[in-house]
Amino acid sequence: MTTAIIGAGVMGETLLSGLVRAGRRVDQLMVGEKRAERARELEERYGVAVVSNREAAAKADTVALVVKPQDMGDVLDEIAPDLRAGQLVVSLAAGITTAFIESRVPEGVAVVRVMPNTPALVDEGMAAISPGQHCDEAHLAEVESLMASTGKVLRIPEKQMDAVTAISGSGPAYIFFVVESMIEAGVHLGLPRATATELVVQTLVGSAAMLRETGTHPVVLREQVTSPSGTTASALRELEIHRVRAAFLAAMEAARNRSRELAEGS
Ligand SMILES: NC(=O)C1=CN([C@@H]2O[C@H](COP(=O)(O)OP(=O)(O)OC[C@H]3O[C@@H](n4cnc5c(N)ncnc54)[C@H](O)[C@@H]3O)[C@@H](O)[C@H]2O)C=CC1
Ligand SMILES: O=C(O)[C@@H]1CCC=N1
Repeated sequence: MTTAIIGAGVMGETLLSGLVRAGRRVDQLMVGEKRAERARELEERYGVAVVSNREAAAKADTVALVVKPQDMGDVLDEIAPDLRAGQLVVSLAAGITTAFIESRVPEGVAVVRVMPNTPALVDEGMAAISPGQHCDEAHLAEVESLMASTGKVLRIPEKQMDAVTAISGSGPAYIFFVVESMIEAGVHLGLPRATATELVVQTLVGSAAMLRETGTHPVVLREQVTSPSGTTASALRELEIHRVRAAFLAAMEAARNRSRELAEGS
């Protein structure tokens, strides 16, 4: 089975590198990438063939589209003449619906929509997948195995995709923002930057491992840290005063709404 990746920016390379790490033969992979310099970089780094989008579409069994949502219409118009029934098109773009893609590809081409995230780079990705109209179990299983090479995969109804994009797709950025804020706070409190960074990163990794390994509700885990009249209670009161919980809700609503706008081409 040959897989083509069209659009090899941050997410395209994340997918490519994951497939290579998972043992996919490089001669069964190919890349379509508009920027010549970037194309050369990927050829050198992975030994992968960089071809035109049309050649990629014509030769691959599975075509993964990893361009910006605003570029999807043009790319689909370009490759549609080379696609044929029986092929699988996988879109990783935010907002773009399977119906939009199906309306631009030949009949009989199966479409699957995926929302991945960047921790896939370290095989800790979270990907959600939704089938299009002409997609069967074998197509979904193929995409599941494609994405499982870099982390967890969840099947979801497509109507949940905008919310998923807001939570796990964009999610790593919120976490990095929190980490960055805590490191800055540590420096403000007088810690050397390297010390603050080590403390915050390990605290994040340890907390994530507790969530995953114990399955305990985050409220219970938070209460275990919060001693009566202690330091944590003082800090949490400030987070509530500064409406951090409300800010997270508003932020994720904004991301969900932006995903809906991208579906409309803006
Ligand atoms: N970066 C992330 O964390 C995530 C990104 N995505 C989705 O992945 C897609 C790509 O996002 P990024 O990788 O962040 O963007 P990016 O800008 O890093 O990558 C896009 C790549 O597509 C290439 N490209 C543009 N037009 C092309 C064309 N006509 N033919 C071939 N290549 C073309 C660009 O040169 C660039 O290398 C977007 O649709 C985004 O919604 C989804 C989940 C997470
Ligand atoms: O910011 C974006 O639009 C993309 C989709 C989810 C994460 N990055």
